[in-house]
Amino acid sequence: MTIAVITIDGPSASGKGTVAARVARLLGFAYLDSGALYRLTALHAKRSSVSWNDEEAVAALARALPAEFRDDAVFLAGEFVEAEIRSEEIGMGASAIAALPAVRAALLERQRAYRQAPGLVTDGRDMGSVVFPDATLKVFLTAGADVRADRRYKQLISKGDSANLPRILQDIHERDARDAARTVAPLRQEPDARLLDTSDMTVEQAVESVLAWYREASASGH
Ligand SMILES: Nc1ncnc2c1ncn2[C@@H]1O[C@H](COP(=O)(O)OP(=O)(O)O)[C@@H](O)[C@H]1O
Ligand SMILES: Nc1ccn([C@H]2C[C@H](O)[C@@H](COP(=O)(O)OP(=O)(O)O)O2)c(=O)n1
Repeated sequence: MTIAVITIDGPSASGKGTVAARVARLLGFAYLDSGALYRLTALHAKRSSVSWNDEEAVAALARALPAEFRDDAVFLAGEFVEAEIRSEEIGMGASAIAALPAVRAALLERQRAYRQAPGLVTDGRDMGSVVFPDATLKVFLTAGADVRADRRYKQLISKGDSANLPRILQDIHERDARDAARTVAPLRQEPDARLLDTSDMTVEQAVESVLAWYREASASGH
């Protein structure tokens, strides 16, 4: 029997990570935040003075990325870097290096290795289309750009960070455009992914929808 995988792809700040982590906890599955791998690679490049445009050099860093997920937090070479990788600057860097095919190839097998019994919930941009094409359930989770900017703004403020709403909205538009326009693994709803627009939903309602779809998909023998 293949190991269950639920993929949750979608645009920035739609709530993918929040929903994916809760679904994973409720099902007792592992959780992979694939965006964190791209963010860690961007941070690693910045710290190593490697340009985000230098495809071969960034791919080499990605292949040997000293990344670790521990207790819901992210470490780079043993250093706690959760706050650094969540900045909008590193988000833009992650989006830039994610457009480089050699970087995506370098991270592919590392992502697949997270598929372990009893199951995996993962979020990103291409988890259903490229990394786990045979996933049990594929969700495309989205929300309007204004709603997403507002969510990211509140998230940053609640962590005590400074945040500028118009700037966040502009970043979201830029990142959406770049993630959707790239030639490798562009962000889009695949025909076999179920659409979950959370613009008018609470986190609990979004989580319930995913769980109900997962029960349906499991019952149909996928
Ligand atoms: N209905 C909802 N579904 C998911 N997240 C929501 C919802 N409403 C508000 N949020 C909030 O949106 C913020 C961004 O969510 P996050 O999981 O970081 O998004 P993403 O992983 O897509 O970038 C979080 O603070 C989350 O609690
Ligand atoms: N599977 C993935 C995950 C992220 N990326 C890229 C594209 C995104 O702009 C960056 C950051 O992803 P992340 O999911 O952390 O970003 P958000 O939290 O949605 O703002 O990485 C990707 O190309 N493929």
